[in-house]
Parts: sequence; C-alpha cells; structure tokens
Amino acid sequence: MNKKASGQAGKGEAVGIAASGRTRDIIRKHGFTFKKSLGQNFLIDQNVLDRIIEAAGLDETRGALEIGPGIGALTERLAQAAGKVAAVEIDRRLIPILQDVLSPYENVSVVQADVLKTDLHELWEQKFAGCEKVSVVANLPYYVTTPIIMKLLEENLPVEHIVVMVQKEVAERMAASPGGKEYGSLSIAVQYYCEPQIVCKVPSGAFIPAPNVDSAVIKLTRRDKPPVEVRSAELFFKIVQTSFAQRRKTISNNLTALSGKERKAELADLLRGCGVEPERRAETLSLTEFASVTEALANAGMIN
Ligand SMILES: C[S@@+](CC[C@H](N)C(=O)[O-])C[C@H]1O[C@@H](n2cnc3c(N)ncnc32)[C@H](O)[C@@H]1O
Repeated sequence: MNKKASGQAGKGEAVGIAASGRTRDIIRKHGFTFKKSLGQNFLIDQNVLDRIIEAAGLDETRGALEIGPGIGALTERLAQAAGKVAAVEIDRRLIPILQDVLSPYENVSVVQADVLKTDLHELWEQKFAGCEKVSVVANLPYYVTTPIIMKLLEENLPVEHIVVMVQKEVAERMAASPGGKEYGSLSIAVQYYCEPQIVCKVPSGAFIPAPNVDSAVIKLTRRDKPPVEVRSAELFFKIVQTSFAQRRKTISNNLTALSGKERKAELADLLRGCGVEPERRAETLSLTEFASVTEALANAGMIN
C-alpha cells in the first residue's frame, strides 16, 4: 500500500484522480446497492485517500473515529496508520461487508449505529482507552454534515483533529472570513472551537456513484481555548444566531428581537460602544466583535 501522498495539490487546489477498482470489486462481490438517502457516495480515489491520511497525522499512539465507513476503503487506511480505529456505520447491510474487508486488522471495531444518536463520550471510553490523542476522520454523509460537525464541536470531546470530506461549499463556509456571503453562523461555530484549513478540493469523479456537487477535504484543529473570551458560549451563540436570523437585515434590526423595540436606541448606543455601527450586517462582524457585543448586551441585561 502506497502511503506517500502522490497528489501535489496545495491549499484548496484540486487533487488528481487515481481511481481504484477494489471498491467496485467489493460492491460487485457482495451485490451491494447504494442508498442515496444515506449519502452513500464511496471514495474510489487513492490520491484523495492519501491526502486525508496525511492530513490526519496519525501514528500508533493515536486513535481515529470514522463516521460512515461504507465498504471500508478509508477504514483500511486508518487501520494501517492509527493505533485504534472505531467506525460507526448506520447501514446494517454494510456490517458483513466491513467484517470481511477489515478481517486482516485487529485494531478496528465497527459499531452499527446512527452517529447522531450515539453517546460519543461513552464510545471514546470504550474504544480509545490508552490512545494519547484521537481524531475524527471521515468522508461524511452530506445530508447530515452540519449536525455531525456541531455534535463533534459542542460535545466537548477530546478531539485532536477533525479531517472530513464535505460538500465544497460547506468547507468554504467553515473556513470563511468576515465580509463575504460564505461567512455565517457555521463559520463562527467552527472557528470558535477550531482552526480550519482546506486540504484539497475533490471533483465528483472521485466517488461512486458521482455526487451532483464538488467536494473538499477540510481539517479542523481543535483549539486549546476559544480565540475570544465570553462569559458563556451559550450567550455568544445566541447573539450570533439572532444576528444572522435575517441576513439582509442590519445587526441592530436583528438584535432588536432580544433587546425589545423599546430599547432600540439604547441597543444602537451599545453597538457603537463596541465599535460596531448599528447599520452593519452580521456577515461583516469578526468573532472579536461578536464577543464584545455579547458582553455589552449581557451587562445591559438584554440577554440572559
Ligand atoms: C459518503 S459515504 C462514505 C463511505 C466511505 N467512508 C467512503 O469514503 O467511501 C457516507 C457513509 O455514511 C453512512 N451514514 C449515513 N448516515 C449515517 C449516520 N447518521 N450515522 C452513521 N453513518 C451514516 C452511509 O451509510 C455511508 O456508508
């Protein structure tokens, strides 16, 4: 197995395709049929697998949690690179195929479950005892990308990196800076907990069946502490969500939902005090500005 990354793509560039017939052979052997409703687009490209494994930075002291192993193309590579691997797959039909494909590896355990209904803290304790660090590495089912990412971020799991394949536009939203249309509450949530880096863009031909959208691999490195100080993450995200409630409205108009119309003038003064003109839109505010606004509104008793 070639472990060396062969694609030369730099940050965010498209990676070259090197399709493998192995996935097709396994699918044929087991007579597997894809379920679109479960986001089943299997990765058949060796260059992309190389890039994911390289970005995850695994070794025998580290663990990897894979969400949605499919027929195990990435799982096999994780088993070779990490000390322990746990893979959570919702589709029961894939379990015997995974048992067959992964039979040479003693360090992999497959769990049949919906990851969104799984107690990940318990899974961590059961599957990763003795691992120094654990990363999440996956080609995510696109229909549930955001709920999975938010679960991983909000549950405060001891994750080192999250290296995931997602729809290209979603990767761009996660990594976006203030001022553009991609920047929104997902960017802020991701950047509050992690440092994002787009590893490579991936064309639809890297999968079978080919999805209708382009994809990208993104690496999220968990921060030791958030880049801004707020009295409570819950209040901070309440301000962010409310500020983006209607993107075309000004921040002042959106935040009136919290302050009440009768305190609109006071709200405008508070925003100015934070260096934020009330006519600005949420998409122009940095994390630091959202943190200042959170503190000002909390001090004024406009949110609790
Ligand atoms: C995009 S495919 C990736 C398959 C494989 N890892 C690969 O790269 O070829 C997504 C996988 O996630 C599984 N899946 C979908 N929803 C899931 C959920 N809620 N929990 C766990 N697995 C899920 C699908 O059955 C499928 O195997």
